[in-house]
Amino acid sequence: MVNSPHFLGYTAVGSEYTKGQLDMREQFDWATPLESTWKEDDPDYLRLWGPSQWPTEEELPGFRAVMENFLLDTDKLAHEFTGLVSEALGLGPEKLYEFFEPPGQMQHRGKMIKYPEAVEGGSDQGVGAHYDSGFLSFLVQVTDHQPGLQVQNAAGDWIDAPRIPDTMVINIGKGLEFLTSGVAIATSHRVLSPKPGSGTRYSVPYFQQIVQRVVLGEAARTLKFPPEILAERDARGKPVADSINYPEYGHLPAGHAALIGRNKSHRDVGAKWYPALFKEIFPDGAPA
Ligand SMILES: O=C(O)CCC(=O)C(=O)O
Ligand SMILES: [Fe+2]
Repeated sequence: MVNSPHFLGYTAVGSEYTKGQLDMREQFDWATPLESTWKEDDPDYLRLWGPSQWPTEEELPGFRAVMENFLLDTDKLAHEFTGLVSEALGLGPEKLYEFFEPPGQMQHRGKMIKYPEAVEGGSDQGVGAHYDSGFLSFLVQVTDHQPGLQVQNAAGDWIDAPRIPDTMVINIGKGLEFLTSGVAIATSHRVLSPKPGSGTRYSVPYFQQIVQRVVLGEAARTLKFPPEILAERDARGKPVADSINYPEYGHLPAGHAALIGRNKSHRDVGAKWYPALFKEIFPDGAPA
């Protein structure tokens, strides 16, 4: 991944951070096909979208086609689902589509993740408590009989989200929460490493992205929800959550908020490709 300004590629175990703590997972990040249109004078965050890195056909025959088709298929599902969310929130079926570029002009992301067993007495942070950055995430839990994924309920309790065969877990991202002024609450979630001796866990999330140039906290004011939807939101109150990421959606373009998140998670990549932003985030250097 360190070779990619788009944060796409392979990450070894123990080099990614959530809330300042190391995650214990190995992963391959890839995205729907898109050439980078970023130029020197453009804002940095437009550089987040660009081509994936692939092993050669000789090394892994057919891998690229399978991976790209999986994301493109899941993206169709996510796109339809977005229309249903828009309708369910009383906005009409088309409204939320205003926050997407036309197909082929934006990029959605995926990850193939391997969580090794925890070592006795070691860290069990597969990935720490966080929100996903975008709109909706669709997650395939590959491994059977392997707990790990947990979501936080409104009271702040961590609840297991075990694998149910032939289903995907759908998480709400922080972008959708900002855009809906908290009507849709982002899912605070984490993964605990498999217990020693219980085997490796695999999962494959798809992350639906949003337009990069829009400040979601401002765009939110243009969405008119029916009063009964707002009343439900207000009656529900503010949930308790351990996750803290992406407060920047309130005042920065969505792409910038996403880029800050990537810099915090993958510091080696951030320091190499976005040195000025990296220094803003970590003025005294990245803490160990
Ligand atoms: O592995 C999982 O089940 C969840 C992964 C996740 O939350 C993420 O990568 O954002
Ligand atoms: Fe996540």
